[in-house]
Amino acid sequence: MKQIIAPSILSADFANLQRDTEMINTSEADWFHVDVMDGVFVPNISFGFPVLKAVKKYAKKPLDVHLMIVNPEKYIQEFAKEGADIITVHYEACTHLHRVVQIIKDAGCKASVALNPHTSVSLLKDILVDLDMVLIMSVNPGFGGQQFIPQSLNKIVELRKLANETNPNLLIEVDGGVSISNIESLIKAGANAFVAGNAIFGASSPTEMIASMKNIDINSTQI
Ligand SMILES: O=C(CO)[C@H](O)[C@H](O)COP(=O)(O)O
Repeated sequence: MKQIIAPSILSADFANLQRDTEMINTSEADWFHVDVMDGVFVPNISFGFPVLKAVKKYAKKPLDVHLMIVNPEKYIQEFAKEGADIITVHYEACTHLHRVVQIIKDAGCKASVALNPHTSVSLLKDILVDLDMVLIMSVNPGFGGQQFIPQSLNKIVELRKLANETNPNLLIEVDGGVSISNIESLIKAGANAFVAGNAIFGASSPTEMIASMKNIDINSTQI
């Protein structure tokens, strides 16, 4: 299976959101990545239900909704109702993570958990079997355009090993500082889904950048 590419609409032009949504529709991208920030869990506020609803109206691909918010369980049903297909909550924001994961599944969405750069993947061992995806934050969450934290690579390797034991179909998504220069090493480490904001929306041709990321074949490159 080729890697999943999820352009982050946080880096889109909000004054031309319909245009950027159509760009993603016609590109080789697989999902829309939608970053919801509350100004409490992260030091930034992005957008909420009205923007999600607007994107859903035109999006022809699944919406991968990343909740960087406290008390995510309060809003999961509403996000599902407004069109989320995959919902990611943060390990660091959930006291009763197992319960929150069940709420996501009961709402009809794929369930995913994100780990901040300082959070060990080993903490997910007992819940991995219940998850569709784990999102490895490779920057501190809150802003697009930051530099990839190199230690994230070891976390991907460790998580893939752990997943092979209990949930071999687990998707491992990487978010933050992903670009055409590091995606190959991330695939080799075991990740198979990639969020990219700046690398795509800052490219001279976003569709060509998406195609380049999508079509990297690690078997045809020298190790
Ligand atoms: O979750 C995020 C920020 O918290 C963004 O999705 C992420 O940073 C993507 O942006 P970029 O590819 O420009 O780093």
